[in-house]
Amino acid sequence: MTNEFPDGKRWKRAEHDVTILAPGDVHKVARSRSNSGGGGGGGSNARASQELSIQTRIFKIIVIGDSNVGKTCLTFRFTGGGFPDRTEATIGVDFREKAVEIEGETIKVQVWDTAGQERFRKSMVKHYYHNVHAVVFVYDVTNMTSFCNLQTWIEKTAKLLFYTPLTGAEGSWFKPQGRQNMEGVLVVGEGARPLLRRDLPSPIVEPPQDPERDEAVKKTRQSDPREPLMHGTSSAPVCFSECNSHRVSASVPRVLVGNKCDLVDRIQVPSSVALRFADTHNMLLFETSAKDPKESQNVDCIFMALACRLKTQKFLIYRDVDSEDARVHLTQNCGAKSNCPC
Ligand SMILES: Nc1nc2c(ncn2[C@@H]2O[C@H](COP(=O)(O)OP(=O)(O)OP(=O)(O)O)[C@@H](O)[C@H]2O)c(=O)[nH]1
Repeated sequence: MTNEFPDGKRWKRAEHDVTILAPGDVHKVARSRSNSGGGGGGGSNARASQELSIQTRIFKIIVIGDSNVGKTCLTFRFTGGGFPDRTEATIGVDFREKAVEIEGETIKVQVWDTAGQERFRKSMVKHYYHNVHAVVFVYDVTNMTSFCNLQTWIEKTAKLLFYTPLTGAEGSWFKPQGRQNMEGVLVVGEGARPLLRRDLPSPIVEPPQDPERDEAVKKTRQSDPREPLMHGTSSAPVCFSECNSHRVSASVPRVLVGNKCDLVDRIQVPSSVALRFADTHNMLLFETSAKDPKESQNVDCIFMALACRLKTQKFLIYRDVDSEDARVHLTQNCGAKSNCPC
């Protein structure tokens, strides 16, 4: 049996990981169909509609980490704005998306919330990494084990995704501060200033690994002590081990998120340790709380910083989200056979 679903459409946690859940999107497809099939004056409208949809870029961000660290709650907070009353362990993957507007461009940010429990990850895991544009690693600041396990998560990810460390020269991270417009679209304004991470006692002592890099970091910190850390060395092309011919010509930004900062009395992972770890792995560090409404903008910033970073990568293709051709076909036995079209 084959599960078929339009790529880029909303789907939901399901026994076999794949279900369609998007009446609005179905409507869009139907409208697009009737436009293209309609005669007379519908033609130019259809073209305009198609051009509009073709220009919608989709950024796929995958969220990874131990079970119970709050991945689902973080994605809820970003896409739905609230903190769920109760959550269940994610099975397979949950998919949520949100339209955001960055510098005049509307972008769909797809957030793929993966299962932390190994038994719920199943063989679908490789497909989570299909065309991933960015990765969010989450740990629980009140749970040292979840922090220690990050190394394993990073290694697991690296097996599926050969990422590119970002170079400082490639362009810096945007510092967006979201504000909701009437349609609920997050608008990123200029001169905005999010709290990307907590202030740390300075100076932060780092091992002298690379004098050139250390100098660059020093300069960055001097110019703005709150500037998130971001540096790396190479810019090798990205590829996926399950299909080396995938053309994902993007560097894949990754960020580290320490969640549950509202539980101040129970914090086990010091910020300085987390920052050192993030730095070692060329990641930005965000410390936040999916639960605390005051931190909601911080949660937005995690995804918006990534989206803004991705937006600078012009080579990310435009996707015709309304087109049926944009469908992906998965079978229940996905681990056995790749559906890679190339
Ligand atoms: N205090 C506090 N609790 C949180 C926060 N985020 C999540 N939680 C709680 O942590 C528990 C797990 O949250 P989930 O979002 O389901 O965790 P998950 O990482 O998605 O777990 P898996 O689906 O098993 O991988 C739930 O009881 C949440 O209410 C937070 O910021 N603060």
